[in-house]
Amino acid sequence: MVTVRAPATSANLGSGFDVFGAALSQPADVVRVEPAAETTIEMSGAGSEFIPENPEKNVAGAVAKALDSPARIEIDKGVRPSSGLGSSAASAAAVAVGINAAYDLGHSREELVPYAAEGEALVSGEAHSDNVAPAIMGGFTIATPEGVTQVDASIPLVVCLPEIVISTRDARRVVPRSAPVSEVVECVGRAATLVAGMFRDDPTLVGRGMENGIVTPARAELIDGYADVRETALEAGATGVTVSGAGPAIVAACDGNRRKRIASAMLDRFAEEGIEARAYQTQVGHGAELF
Ligand SMILES: Nc1ncnc2c1ncn2[C@@H]1O[C@H](COP(=O)(O)OP(=O)(O)OP(=O)(O)O)[C@@H](O)[C@H]1O
Ligand SMILES: N[C@@H](CCO)C(=O)O
Repeated sequence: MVTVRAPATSANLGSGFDVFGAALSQPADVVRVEPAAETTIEMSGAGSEFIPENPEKNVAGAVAKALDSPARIEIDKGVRPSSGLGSSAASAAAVAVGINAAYDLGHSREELVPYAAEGEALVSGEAHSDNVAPAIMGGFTIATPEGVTQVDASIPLVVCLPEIVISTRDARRVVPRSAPVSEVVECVGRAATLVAGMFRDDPTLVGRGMENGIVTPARAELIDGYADVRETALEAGATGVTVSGAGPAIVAACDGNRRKRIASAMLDRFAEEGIEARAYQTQVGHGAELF
């Protein structure tokens, strides 16, 4: 069997809704794949009791079908589902990379992105690539219909995951269908600043680019305590804070020596709201790795 470790990812990063994404150094899914006459899936790990093993309802089955390569698939979840950390994308990415290797299909990492996005289409209704692109290619990615632009980066991040469940499908329903030109101009400026920050590996520029006045306010309404936790993270030294993916995870950019202080402050603030949470002191990291 082929073994693949595929990372959690944080999509949108504020100003890049459905376009930007970053691979995280932790947590991750570990997936084993081997060719078979028909696709079977065995789940274990974080939240696996809520994930169907039916290939018609699991992103792994959708990816195997898209690649026309049935396989025996074992998924050990390290990324909790409905977290805003690309749980579905981690599995989809791992299966795409694993099947590509097991069947020796010869696809490049970028060529695997649309196949993995078929998994996202199954669970969220749209084949958005902003989680699967960084999960497969690593680093920071800009996913557009023309393809994916990728750059390695090591921006330190803190991800705080409250015990709240928000499905991507539900979170996409609250996204505004239009926005004033002034908001769009503001968003373009923030997005350009974030991209410059990623290419320069500059946490201050990245943080400045994480603001978004169009999508984030609607998503923040779904996360109890978001505004207070965001303010607390900024006071503890974060350079920028926003909703990770569709939430409820909250992601903060910072200088590396601030992670522990920011993580502790965010957890304490959620605790004041009576909400249990966990925090990952992480950074922008590598994509799927074959073992
Ligand atoms: N292999 C899988 N791993 C995780 N979730 C899966 C998988 N297959 C199907 N699902 C379903 O996908 C949903 C989780 O995906 P969802 O997009 O809602 O959360 P997420 O991927 O953690 O968040 P986000 O996409 O915002 O980062 C759950 O309903 C889960 O049952
Ligand atoms: N761009 C997607 C990412 C989901 O992780 C959304 O926000 O719905």
